[in-house]
Amino acid sequence: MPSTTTRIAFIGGGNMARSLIAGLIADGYEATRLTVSDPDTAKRDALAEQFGITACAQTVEAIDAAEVIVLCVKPQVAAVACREVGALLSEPLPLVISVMAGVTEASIHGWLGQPAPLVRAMPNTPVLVQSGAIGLHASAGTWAKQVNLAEEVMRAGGLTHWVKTEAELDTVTALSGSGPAYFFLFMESLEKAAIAEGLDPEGARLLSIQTALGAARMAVESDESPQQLRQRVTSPGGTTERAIAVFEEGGLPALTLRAVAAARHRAQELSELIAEEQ
Ligand SMILES: NC(=O)C1=CN([C@@H]2O[C@H](COP(=O)(O)OP(=O)(O)OC[C@H]3O[C@@H](n4cnc5c(N)ncnc54)[C@H](OP(=O)(O)O)[C@@H]3O)[C@@H](O)[C@H]2O)C=CC1
Ligand SMILES: O=C(O)[C@@H]1CCC=N1
Repeated sequence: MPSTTTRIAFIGGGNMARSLIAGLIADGYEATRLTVSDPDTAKRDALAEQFGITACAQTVEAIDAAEVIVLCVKPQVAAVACREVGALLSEPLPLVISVMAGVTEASIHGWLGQPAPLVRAMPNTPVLVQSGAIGLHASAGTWAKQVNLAEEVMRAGGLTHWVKTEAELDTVTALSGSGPAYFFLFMESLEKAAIAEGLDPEGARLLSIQTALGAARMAVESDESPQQLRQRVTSPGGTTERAIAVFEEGGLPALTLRAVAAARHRAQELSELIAEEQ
């Protein structure tokens, strides 16, 4: 069982922090032990009202006595936020978890100016409903106890997978970090296609979303691979076969390779751009 009384501070109260906080609370973490800092009053008020957590305008208030600090700001403001946090840290140093895409452990440690135990995580927004996919990597010198703490905190949001090298996190970002958007795009496209073919808009939306859910649940619960499950839907000479042929002729597999490569490349590009700003 996780220690649901762990004091966790979030730096940045945007989309990702909100999703992670929701996952933690649904997992039984105590709202009174969670804090967030964000410059935006409306975001702070919404987080405090929705979750009953303490939302602060100043980082210093949010990280007071925190055992875990989760960096949830945009990569572009990483340096400012980390320097601010680093200046406030004292022994015993808390565990720092960064969810920032493409911001390296070396950059974070440099800005913090402290040898804090550090884990990089790449979650995705479905942590909001505890169905996230979360890649993790611990920086050198982070002890097993802190690695276990990071695992507990992030597992509240869904499935965790530790990668061996930090570079792999860029691929995780391109796969599962950005991935929900790819599936939402496909749902949107299916919905529009069904409307174009004459279905009522409500039915098109409901059936498209439920189909995505059903396919995902089968893929999770079945011993068969997605390819085998696909073949079970595809009756020889039937309707699915025609549609799959169109997707293949249109280059969907190759297009997917290009899209994931582009996202991975952007994560790497962000690392380089941001490291230069040090
Ligand atoms: N969204 C996603 O699906 C995923 C995002 N991530 C990563 O999570 C991080 C956050 O993304 P997301 O939540 O989408 O971004 P958001 O812009 O929604 O949230 C970031 C928040 O941080 C606030 N902020 C800016 N500077 C500071 C500061 N110095 N101290 C405290 N708060 C500050 C911003 O305020 P203001 O807007 O006023 O500047 C904003 O409210 C990014 O690094 C991203 O790479 C990782 C995985 C998935
Ligand atoms: O689009 C982004 O940069 C962030 C990281 C992964 C998902 N959202």
